[in-house]
Amino acid sequence: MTATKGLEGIVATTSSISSIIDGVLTYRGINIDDLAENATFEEVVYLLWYGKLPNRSELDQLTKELSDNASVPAEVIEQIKLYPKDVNSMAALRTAVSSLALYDAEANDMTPESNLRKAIKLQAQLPTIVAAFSRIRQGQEPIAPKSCTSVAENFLYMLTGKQPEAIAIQALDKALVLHADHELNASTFAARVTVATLSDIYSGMTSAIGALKGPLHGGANEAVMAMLEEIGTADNVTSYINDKLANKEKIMGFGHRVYKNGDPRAKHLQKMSQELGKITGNMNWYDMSIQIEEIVTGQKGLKPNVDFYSASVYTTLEIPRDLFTPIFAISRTSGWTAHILEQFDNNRLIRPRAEYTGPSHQAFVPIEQR
Ligand SMILES: CC(=O)SCCNC(=O)CCNC(=O)[C@H](O)C(C)(C)COP(=O)(O)OP(=O)(O)OC[C@H]1O[C@@H](n2cnc3c(N)ncnc32)[C@H](O)[C@@H]1OP(=O)(O)O
Ligand SMILES: O=C([O-])CC(=O)C(=O)O
Repeated sequence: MTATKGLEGIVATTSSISSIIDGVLTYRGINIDDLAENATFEEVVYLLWYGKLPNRSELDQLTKELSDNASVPAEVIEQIKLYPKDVNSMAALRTAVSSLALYDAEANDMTPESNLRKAIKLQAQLPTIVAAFSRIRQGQEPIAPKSCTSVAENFLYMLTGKQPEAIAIQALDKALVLHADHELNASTFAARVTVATLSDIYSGMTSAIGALKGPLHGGANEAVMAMLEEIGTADNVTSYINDKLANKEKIMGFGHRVYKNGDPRAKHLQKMSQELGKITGNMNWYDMSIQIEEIVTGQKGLKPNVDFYSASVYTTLEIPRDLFTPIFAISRTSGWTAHILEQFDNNRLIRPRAEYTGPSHQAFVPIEQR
């Protein structure tokens, strides 16, 4: 038995949800470029769960279901109020999502109908949790979700208490479309491994959020912004990046396990970053990002991934840096739950093997002789 480090190139399951073939990403066979330009996040959620684009009444029904289910149990909000104010935002989200299960009477009901209902609840409640957490740690009261609005609009409204501008809603909506699913990425795999033991959907989601938190995965978007802030201005980019590369440090937001010729989502986020920079009159983050891309791609051949330009997009939307990865989780909940439902539908325990590299034929030494 020979191990493949990081399971690179190993095909671990079949799935009909999203594909990456020759560098082209599709959700249910529809190219991400078409979805980014034309679909709303709610249409994508429907597509991922039900395998087809919704007609008008199906879309209205899903939008209604998502806003009808957006309230979070009061007990969970009370618990968030007890979290330390400086707690990591993904740790807070992971804990809050895990505790949702305690207040859902059907948490352990494994019927397909119940699991779909819980997928709707989770998709609806995550934005409410992230917005409530953000307000509570600033000493503000959480804001109740509005009815019959999109996830993007509702989230921005619950975050600030103000009606968001149309341009902000559109930008966030497109970002949510672009992050919704991505084949067997680490967090989706974690979710599938967890539920393949026939554990419940909340356990799968908790595993997924824990996996997304890391800076080699979803946590990279926050790390990109930390880097941009550390660099400060475009004048400092060249020396900063050259030093990092000379020290063999990774540049966050570059490289990908599957895409070797570029992530198809990055160009949409780059365009949005540029447009939002122009609208707000602050091109600093975009200009720095473009310079970084030139150096990293020029020297290392590494291209930006989905996390790179999303950092400047969210910052231009005035979203706090440590909410970037929770926003990724809000979007990816659609993909995680679609994969969890697919796993339940045709389940087999996921249990690979390990190539043993430890000592062999060791004698047991009694404790007195050690
Ligand atoms: C939503 C997402 O999860 S997208 C990915 C988000 N993560 C990041 O942006 C973090 C930065 N990027 C990385 O760490 C990697 O590119 C990963 C983890 C995304 C994919 O990596 P892998 O396929 O496992 O490649 P691995 O980490 O083994 O790197 C291969 C080589 O490329 C180099 N490399 C890969 N990414 C980078 C980077 N961002 N900056 C500098 N060098 C890099 C590695 O140092 C390594 O070099 P070596 O062979 O000289 O040791
Ligand atoms: O697929 C991956 O390895 C990471 C990624 O880009 C994603 O999850 O969106």
